Amino acid sequence: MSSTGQVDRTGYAALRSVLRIRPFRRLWIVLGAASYGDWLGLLATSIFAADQVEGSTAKGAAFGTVIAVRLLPALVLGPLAGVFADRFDRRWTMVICDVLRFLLFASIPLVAILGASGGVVVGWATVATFLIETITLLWIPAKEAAVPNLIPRARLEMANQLTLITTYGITPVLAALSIAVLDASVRAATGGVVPSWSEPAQLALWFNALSRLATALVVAFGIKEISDGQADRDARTEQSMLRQFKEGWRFIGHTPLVRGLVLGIFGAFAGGGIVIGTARFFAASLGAGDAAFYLLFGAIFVGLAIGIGGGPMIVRDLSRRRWFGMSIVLASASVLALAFAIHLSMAMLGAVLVGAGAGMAFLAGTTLLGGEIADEVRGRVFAVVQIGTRLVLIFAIALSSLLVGVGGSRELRIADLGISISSTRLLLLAAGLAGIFAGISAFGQMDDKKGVPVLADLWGSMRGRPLTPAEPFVSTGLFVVFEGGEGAGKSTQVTRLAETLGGQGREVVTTREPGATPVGQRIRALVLGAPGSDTPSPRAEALLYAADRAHHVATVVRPALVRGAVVVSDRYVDSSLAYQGAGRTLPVDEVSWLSSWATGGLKPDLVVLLDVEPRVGLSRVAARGEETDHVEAESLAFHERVRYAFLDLAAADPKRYLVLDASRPADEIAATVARRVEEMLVDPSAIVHPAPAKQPDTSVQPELSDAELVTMEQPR
Ligand SMILES: Nc1ncnc2c1ncn2[C@@H]1O[C@H](COP(=O)(O)OP(=O)(O)O)[C@@H](O)[C@H]1O
Ligand SMILES: Cc1cn([C@H]2C[C@H](O)[C@@H](COP(=O)(O)OP(=O)(O)O)O2)c(=O)[nH]c1=O
Repeated sequence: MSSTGQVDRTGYAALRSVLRIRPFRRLWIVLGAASYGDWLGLLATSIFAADQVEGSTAKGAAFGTVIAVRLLPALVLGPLAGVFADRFDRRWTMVICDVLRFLLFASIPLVAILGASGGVVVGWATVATFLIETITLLWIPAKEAAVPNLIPRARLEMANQLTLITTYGITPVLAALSIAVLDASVRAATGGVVPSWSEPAQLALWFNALSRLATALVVAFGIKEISDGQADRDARTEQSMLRQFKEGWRFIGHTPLVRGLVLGIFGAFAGGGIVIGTARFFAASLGAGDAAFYLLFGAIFVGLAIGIGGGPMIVRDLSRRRWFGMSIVLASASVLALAFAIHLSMAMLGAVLVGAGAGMAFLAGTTLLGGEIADEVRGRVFAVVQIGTRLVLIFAIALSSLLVGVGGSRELRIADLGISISSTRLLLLAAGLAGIFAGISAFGQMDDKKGVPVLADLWGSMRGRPLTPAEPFVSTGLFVVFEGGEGAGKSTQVTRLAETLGGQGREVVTTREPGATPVGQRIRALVLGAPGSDTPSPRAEALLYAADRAHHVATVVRPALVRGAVVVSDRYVDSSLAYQGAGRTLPVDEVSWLSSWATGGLKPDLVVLLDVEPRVGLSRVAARGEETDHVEAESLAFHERVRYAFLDLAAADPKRYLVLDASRPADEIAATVARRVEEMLVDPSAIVHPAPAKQPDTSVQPELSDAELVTMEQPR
């Protein structure tokens, strides 16, 4: 288990070690700026195009078309562009691409300034966007291939997380916020009469253009290392990207885990895309203006940043497969909730959650793809995911904004109820439902902890004590445990019950804790020495009882239950909860977790609690005249805490407990117990064996020393 402190320290050290690598640091900074520009540009081109035409349908179509144009090149040219990018020097490929993108971005507002008509402006914006996207497809593989050459393998994941947070978390938020601020301040400064060159959308496009120029310059003159490590360029040209791309798809199609992952990631992004695509009309349906749209847009990406950056710290050791499915359900349920939002603040919260879910799904998915896919195919699968998420996101934005544009002006009024349903909300509703379905089925397909309750698992992981499945076994027998304080009469009753059942010809295994096995005998000698002998500390004592229990269950109890025997044990888990927990005042939940781990989740079918006043019990023990052990020698208060712990446990689960007054005659007690057990044995198949299990999940993170990290700086 990792404490929060450890997680933070390793995370921070990893971050520093990645940023210490100069070429990567430069690339990251410049890519961040470029990504900020791109998001500004994406928002700007869409709004820009929509501003050029009148009417909600036309606006929706214009908004959608510009975005849709972004997905066409990837669909058609994706694989071929990869081949191109692999053939030439990566640094110069990046530089030339960025110079071209600079020119194209700048041309969009330029055409408007030159006084072209609305239609021409939209037309050119569309063509330019198409060209930009095509160039981007050449640029991405060059960049992706360059990054691994800049940093050591062990730091790749951290680098990816950093890049993800920057591209999908930080820069989009900044972009949305700055365009909202820009919009407000330009309008305030000009008193509403905005000269066309200073329209926020146009300013954003100019910035986008300049950020690309800056990237080109930095890559050309500041990160010469990108040209290195490409010595085997000739060898790579032999394997076409088209073939690589195809192989990637075939692998995805044939591997269920990967298929589920990829579909899940796409699904989450589709949900996010629909929210973005409908956001404008959704904002309008909330009675809020354009600023609300930017806020919603920003909220999604704040959520993404929270999910990617903070998700792992929150869920800690939760199974990544489960986290993945849960995240998709979270994102989809939030989309669903958006459909019912009646106020902007509700919508903002929903949007943050949509982003958080999508971000966590993306991170969990990426981690799983990295960890569970063989090295030889990993690159291609990542490529498919990357191009795929782009396509899905853009497609979802375009399609939903188009649909909403068409239906946005229509409102369905439900007779006198005063409820109006817009197409926006219906779309969100449908998307949410579909997403929840996808998330649950992805969860089911790849669940690695079947049988562990989902919410308990999540809660346990968040608190740092993750659960794992019960050890699989089928009990055909009956597990009866006697619990109670000292001298309650447990040994007496165990013997009586065994005699009764044995007399009926049943196989009975009587046993006890601690000390039923040879190993247990040695443990018993350690924990139950005479008072004054070397006694173990409370935690050591708890571990010793758990150790005895683990061995006892594995070698005696479980095999007997599998055979179909009735197992009657003098003490079990509850004794640890009562003595080590309540008695020694160790945290009861921790002791419980320890015992559950030891037993693999095995719970008794029936616990007979012989309740006795400590004074009475202890006097019976004393009457036996044997030497007292150090537990018996504990204070009366100790034994009282133990007694009430037993009673509390019984009260919490009354069906599984038979609480009897141990001061009654032994015969009476024996008869009551025998009746209850015989009832259960009449129809053994009707016995519902309880069995959830808990186990720790240790994830060891190897840490490099600072000295090792420094040497990773490439000497130049
Ligand atoms: N119901 C009872 N009433 C009175 N004395 C009892 C009863 N059951 C057991 N005893 C006596 O109390 C003492 C402790 O009983 P034992 O079965 O060894 O308890 P435990 O195993 O719970 O310590 C024994 O001397 C036993 O004969
Ligand atoms: C099984 C178990 C026993 N104990 C203690 C309670 C008892 O004092 C002691 C041994 O129990 P037991 O053999 O039942 O002694 P007695 O018959 O005298 O009651 O071990 C724990 O503290 N934790 C445990 O988990």
